[in-house]
Amino acid sequence: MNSLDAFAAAKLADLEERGLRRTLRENWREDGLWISVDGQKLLSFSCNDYLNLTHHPALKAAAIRAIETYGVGAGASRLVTGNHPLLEKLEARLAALKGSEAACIFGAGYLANTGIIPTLVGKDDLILIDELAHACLFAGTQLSPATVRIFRHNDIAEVESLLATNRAHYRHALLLTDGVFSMDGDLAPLPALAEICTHHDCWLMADDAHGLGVIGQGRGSRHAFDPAPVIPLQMGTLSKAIGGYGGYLCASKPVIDLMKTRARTVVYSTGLPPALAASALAALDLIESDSDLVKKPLANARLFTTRLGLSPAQSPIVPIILGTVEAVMSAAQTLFTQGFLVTPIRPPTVPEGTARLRFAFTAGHAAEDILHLADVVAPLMPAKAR
Ligand SMILES: Cc1ncc(COP(=O)(O)O)c(C=O)c1O
Repeated sequence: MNSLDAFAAAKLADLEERGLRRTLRENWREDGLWISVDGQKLLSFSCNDYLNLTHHPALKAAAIRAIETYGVGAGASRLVTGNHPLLEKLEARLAALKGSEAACIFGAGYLANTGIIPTLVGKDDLILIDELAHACLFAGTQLSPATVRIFRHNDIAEVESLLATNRAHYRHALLLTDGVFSMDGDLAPLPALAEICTHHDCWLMADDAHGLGVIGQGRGSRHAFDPAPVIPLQMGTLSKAIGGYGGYLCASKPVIDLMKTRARTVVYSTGLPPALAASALAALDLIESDSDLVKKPLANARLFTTRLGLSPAQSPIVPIILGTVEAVMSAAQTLFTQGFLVTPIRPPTVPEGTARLRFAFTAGHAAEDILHLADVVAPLMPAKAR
């Protein structure tokens, strides 16, 4: 075996031994709720399609119309020939919804975070990041030569102390957090973070991938608080409640203009296909006009947490931590045999010893299915969680 293949094989063998090798399973969805896996049709509690918009007729029609008219791909970077007018229309809509001056669309949420962070901070700067922040926020920090300090999850006192001790030694400071934490479902303490950041002249960036469309009347996690705190850098994705694909940053005009000329993932990556901008606009029409739809994912998550006697869900995401990889794999298999898809979440996606079932509730889940799911889950839970 050559050295390249030997390297890959040894890595795979190690992952296999620790129960951490991941493999792709073919699956497909013909509506926003059900999924076919290995020939079996399952009710999915693993899709981030919170409003079931991936298959909504209005989104499909908008995307099909755009493809018929403008083609499939954007053809080049936005700075070359890939800046379709639908992108700018979508930017204006997102900025208005998020209450910011301007917005910039990226090819994906991952590309947004890996583009934004190194555009804003460099060698003489400081980054503070929540230990449970999404992997692509960490990936963005790795692309910047800034000093990185990781703080304990949602620990305001540690943030305050890190800034009080370190801020003066750096030119600029940037604090990175999820708005809704993707594997834990809890909210960041945004008002307190905003206050501390303002006090220390630290730029606050919240990744609201899981907040848009489902929290704060659909406007995102900032609007779960009254008054809504000021967050100068509001990032998110079009791939979850918006039902499509693509990422965005909402911020002031100078910050957005800077992204459009300097963010490497804007400059050197192909623009978002026009059809995805068209479907996102159709999704925003629904989110802005149907307040009942927007409330449902969280209400459904709360039905589940109430049934299981857990603390009330703060978002459509509910984790049940089982600890070991073996426990979570076996629980997911039990759910599979009962007709539910709940993908087990293992390290390194979550910290060692916190392997979990992650439930994602959507607007379309029926109450009776949620209650049935809870009854199947109850005996799988560790005694202390019950
Ligand atoms: C919190 C968070 N940020 C960013 C991303 C990346 O977004 P995208 O899937 O659009 O690349 C995800 C999704 O996986 C996420 O959960």
